[in-house]
Amino acid sequence: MTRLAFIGGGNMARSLIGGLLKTGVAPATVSVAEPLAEARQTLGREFGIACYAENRLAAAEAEVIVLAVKPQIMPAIHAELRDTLQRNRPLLISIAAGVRLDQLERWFGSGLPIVRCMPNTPALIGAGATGLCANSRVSPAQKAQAQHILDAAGITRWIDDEALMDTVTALSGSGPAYFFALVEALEAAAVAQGLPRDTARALAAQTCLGAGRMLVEGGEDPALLRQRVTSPNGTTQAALESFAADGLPHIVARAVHAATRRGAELANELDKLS
Ligand SMILES: NC(=O)C1=CN([C@@H]2O[C@H](COP(=O)(O)OP(=O)(O)OC[C@H]3O[C@@H](n4cnc5c(N)ncnc54)[C@H](O)[C@@H]3O)[C@@H](O)[C@H]2O)C=CC1
Ligand SMILES: O=C(O)[C@@H]1CCC=N1
Repeated sequence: MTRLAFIGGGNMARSLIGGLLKTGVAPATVSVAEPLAEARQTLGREFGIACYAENRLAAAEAEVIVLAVKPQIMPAIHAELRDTLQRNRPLLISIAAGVRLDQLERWFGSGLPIVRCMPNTPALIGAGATGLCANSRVSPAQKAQAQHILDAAGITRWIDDEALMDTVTALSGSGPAYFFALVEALEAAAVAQGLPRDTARALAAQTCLGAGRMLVEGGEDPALLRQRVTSPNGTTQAALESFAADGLPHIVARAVHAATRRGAELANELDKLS
């Protein structure tokens, strides 16, 4: 069984570890490094995996290492891990937003097989969406290993052009927050018209789930699904005309552009730090 280590035991690591264990991966093959004692205790209790305060200890025996720390932490951990990585030459998988393959190669040592990926928080319930991109050192078997880890959390798509990873981040990495914001806005609008908050929340959230399931399970074009809801001269048409008048596609395009640009900025900021 492949030995797997997570560096950083926060939200995303927890989501990915939970998904993997559900697929039958043995807890004894997974370790995590996490500086916060309380988080270590929770991870150990919840998953029965080995938890370490020191990155080097968690990484020592691993064939695959998942870097699950905030982008700004990356330059700080390379000094601790570089020797171990150069000696063992594991597959390195980074989930950090913005951080480029060439930066990871520079920090952790050239010649390492590295996969940069971008999962999202629905990974916690097995409904994640992940884009992955590999450097030229990653073998077909290692690609399959990386895909197996992320498949446990939902769907995966390989992205050949790394420049598009910031777009993936802006689309599906940050994307859950856009849908939560829409549900918040729908709820607020309905409450303003007098609907009780819990009723508004339940109806808005279930509508989000229902629309999502129709998209994923039916596989039909969203435009077609939209048209089926929209009776000529009915209520939906009134709402969609209001969205169009307010420039919804433009608003969304600007938001995705802002997130994409922020991904590139994060990487540039790290270049200045390291
Ligand atoms: N939250 C999200 O929706 C997504 C986040 N990401 C990426 O995943 C990465 C982790 O994000 P989250 O899990 O949300 O953050 P988080 O803050 O929940 O987890 C990061 C963990 O790293 C630990 N840590 C801090 N310094 C450390 C060090 N020197 N060595 C080892 N561990 C250390 C922290 O104590 C924390 O538990 C980020 O790079 C983020 O860009 C990727 C996809 C989605
Ligand atoms: O907001 C962020 O930077 C991270 C990356 C994608 C989702 N959360």
